[in-house]
Amino acid sequence: MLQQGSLARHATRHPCSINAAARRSSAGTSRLHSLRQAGPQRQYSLPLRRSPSTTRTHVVTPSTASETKKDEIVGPSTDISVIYARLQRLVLPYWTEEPSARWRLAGVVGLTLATTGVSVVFSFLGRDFYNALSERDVEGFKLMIVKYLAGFVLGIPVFVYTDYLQPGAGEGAAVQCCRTTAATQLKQRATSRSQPAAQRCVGGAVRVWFNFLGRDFYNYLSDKNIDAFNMQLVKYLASFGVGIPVFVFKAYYQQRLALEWREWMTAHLLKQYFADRSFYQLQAGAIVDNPDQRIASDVRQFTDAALGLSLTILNSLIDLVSFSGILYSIYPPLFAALLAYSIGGTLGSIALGKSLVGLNFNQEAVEADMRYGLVRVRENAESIAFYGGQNNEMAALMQRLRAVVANYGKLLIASRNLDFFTSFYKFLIQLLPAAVVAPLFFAGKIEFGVITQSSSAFNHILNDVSLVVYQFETLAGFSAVVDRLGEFQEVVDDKLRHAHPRVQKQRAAAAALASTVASASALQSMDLAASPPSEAAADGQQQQQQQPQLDGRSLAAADLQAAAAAAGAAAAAAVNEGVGIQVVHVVLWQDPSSSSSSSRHGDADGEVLLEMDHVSINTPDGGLALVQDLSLKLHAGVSLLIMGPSGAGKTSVLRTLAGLWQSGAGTIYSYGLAGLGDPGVAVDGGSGSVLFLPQRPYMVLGSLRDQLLYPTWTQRSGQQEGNGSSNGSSSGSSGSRNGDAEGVESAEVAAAMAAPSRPVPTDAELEAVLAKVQLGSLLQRCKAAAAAAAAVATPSDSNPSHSQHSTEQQQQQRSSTPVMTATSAPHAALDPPPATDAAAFKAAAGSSQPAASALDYVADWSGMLSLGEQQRLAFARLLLAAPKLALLDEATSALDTKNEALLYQALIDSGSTVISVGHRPSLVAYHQQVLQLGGSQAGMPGKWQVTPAQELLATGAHLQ
Ligand SMILES: Nc1ncnc2c1ncn2[C@@H]1O[C@H](COP(=O)(O)OP(=O)(O)OP(=O)(O)O)[C@@H](O)[C@H]1O
Repeated sequence: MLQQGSLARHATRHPCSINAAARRSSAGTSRLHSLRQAGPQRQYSLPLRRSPSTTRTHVVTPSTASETKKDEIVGPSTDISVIYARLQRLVLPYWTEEPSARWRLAGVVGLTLATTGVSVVFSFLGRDFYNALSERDVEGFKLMIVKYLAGFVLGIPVFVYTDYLQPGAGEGAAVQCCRTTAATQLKQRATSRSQPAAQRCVGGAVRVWFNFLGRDFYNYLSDKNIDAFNMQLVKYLASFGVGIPVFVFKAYYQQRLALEWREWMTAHLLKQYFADRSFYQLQAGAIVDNPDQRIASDVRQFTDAALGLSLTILNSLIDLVSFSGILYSIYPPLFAALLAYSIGGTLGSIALGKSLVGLNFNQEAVEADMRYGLVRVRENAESIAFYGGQNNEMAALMQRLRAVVANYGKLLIASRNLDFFTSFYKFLIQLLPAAVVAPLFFAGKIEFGVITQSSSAFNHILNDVSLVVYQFETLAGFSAVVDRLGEFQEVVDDKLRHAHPRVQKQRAAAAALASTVASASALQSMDLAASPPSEAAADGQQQQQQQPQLDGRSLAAADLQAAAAAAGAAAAAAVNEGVGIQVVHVVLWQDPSSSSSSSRHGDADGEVLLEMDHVSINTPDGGLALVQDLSLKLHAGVSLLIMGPSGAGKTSVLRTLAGLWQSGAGTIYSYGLAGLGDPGVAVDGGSGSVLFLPQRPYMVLGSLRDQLLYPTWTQRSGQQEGNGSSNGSSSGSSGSRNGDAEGVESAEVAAAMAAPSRPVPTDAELEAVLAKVQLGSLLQRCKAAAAAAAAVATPSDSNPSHSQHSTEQQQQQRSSTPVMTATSAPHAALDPPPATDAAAFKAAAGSSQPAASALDYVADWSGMLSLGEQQRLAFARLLLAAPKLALLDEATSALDTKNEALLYQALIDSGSTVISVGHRPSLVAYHQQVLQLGGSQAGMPGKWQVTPAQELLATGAHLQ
């Protein structure tokens, strides 16, 4: 941009320099275009570097003044001159900058001209063919058949190659050729080509009716019977009047039905995708590619094609029944020829086109990868820009583009080869029936109209029995979509997922790891049992104690190995059966006579919330054993901090508590925490709820209010539905997550443990919580931005004086807003939102006036707020929800220690018990216990230790 600005100034002084430069380039127009559009970085090295503002300097030279004006228009426009200018900018670069493209274009234009020539040749061939037929000129007729066949051999490659080089064109040309042929041949119009759309689309009875109409029409024509012919014309027109609405409505209702089906199916898949947190399992295990694209794009293709194909099959069946009789009654050998021809055609197209199925499948996948790559750039624009990673992104996207192009290239070749076959197949149909029936006509046994009728009936039946030939590409695409959607449906189904090869592979690795860990652990525990107490050694009993014992029996080395192997096999079997870490919800007995509102489970140290009993955590792919044999109790009000080196498995402990990971062994007992193992169960903020705060908070799309209420109140209605259908959530006291009737049980557990839904917080409460997390100023920013947005969107904007006023007002509002000052975080500044935001804001506020509450301001929160602000907003969420247990994963990592202290204190005051993950020593002060994980980095994978926080603080050990 700097360079562009510099050049622009330079050019203003010396306009000729641009032209000179452009003349020097090999493709002058394109270079000039580049100068104006993209900046000249690639072509010029410029001595001056300007401030960014100079980049806005615009060059106006006499020759480019009008284009410059168009260039200034940014955004949607319906101005024809602007659209034309844009069209030029879009079209010209490729054709001017790529010399080979021009050659290829010349080739396609040549082929397109050739197709017209071929069409003209066919039209004359057709004329002579039917003339020879009607004049009963047998020799001439035979010669015409030979000429026709030679025409096909020469002409079809032209159509196919036009189609290959410019998809769609050849097909269009071929169709045009047939139409032209038909148009110039009065007699040939009697064939199926004469009434193609109507006859193929309307109902069976109408099609038969048209067939007979056509026969009489051409009979009267050839008999030169004017009155009867006119009458027939009228009948034809009347029939069109009735028939056309039939096929128009049929097309409309078919598409409508496909749309409704798509809506239902998408909703159904979405439900499965979110049930049992399948969306997470698919992502974490990389089980299938692009699930989002399968839901959004494949479903649409599936419903359209499934309905289209089934109706085509139905049509074909009706046609088959209707016209078989006609054809058979005309000439049975014609019927036999048709059957032989269609069976041969079907087999041929299957043989030639079978590779299309796989290629279509791949095409869907690579196209989806390409789209996903672009979406990722949009989502991570800032990070990529900071890294300066645009070249890497470009390279990665180019690689994806190459995959798209390479596969599509193969697809084009495969369909080109199939096209050769199907084109011959289709074109021969023009001759076959006439050629077979001609001997009867020459012998005077049938009238001319019967030839046209038989041709029409032949075409109908052939269309029906040649479905595979005609629709092969559609069928191949459809099979690919069925494959992708079917696979998706299997993996979102909790009961079928295990059969997927990728899941099985992961499970095998997990089983192997579990077996190794269990054997090692069995050996270790037996070693421990065998190791001598120090006093015993002192007493000289070492020799005796060294013999390992189990249940009082002495064990030989072989026994040890066998016991370890058995433990390993049991662990592997458990993994294979899908039994991993189990979350058991202990339903607490409520004493009816007790005045206490909730039942509790306690011991000498107070109320117990959860207990981890010999829990070992492995990564889902079986690659790592992160935690071994962890046992601990969490008491209410006794918060736990998990520390350890990076990669030790701290977050994995939270994942396990949230039920996202089950790979490993052991049991987690939950006493009154409905959300443990599945936080979704208690999203309505009941006292049994668990809320998780990740390091990068999830900002939902919507208003500031939506951010604060998520997920506790915003999903209440969905939650009830989810509880009923969720079969992967927590289960009853005796069951595990993996039990059979989990859906019902989880609903019961949720109902038993979660407190009644709390009322939605008022505006005052929401504002108070924002103030508590030091985000009070955000409200003011939202209010100012909302007012500015409303001003921008008012219709009186067309009044320049008003606009001027509005702009001043916005500036005033901005400057009066504290956060907009230079001293406050500039990255978080709220610019006046675009009109679309203003409209969204108005919609949210339900009024054309700025809303009384800035809470309804809608913005892209994750793009607008700094990470620290997002973390504070997430804490506000947490304070409102006041869950019984809060799981925080480095949730204050972007905050200064003052803000961190403030937020933790507010959380503790709200009564929540906390399990935090973090590296900062300052966190120890807000917790009572510290779980330290060894981690493989420290050479202690799986090892752990629980220490009272006081002890660490007293010794300062946490600072090391
Ligand atoms: N879905 C997954 N599949 C396989 N391995 C995983 C998966 N997610 C994480 N891991 C691995 O598990 C190990 C523990 O990850 P975890 O996120 O729990 O570490 P952590 O202690 O929280 O690290 P940090 O402090 O760096 O955030 C890491 O080695 C990580 O690579």
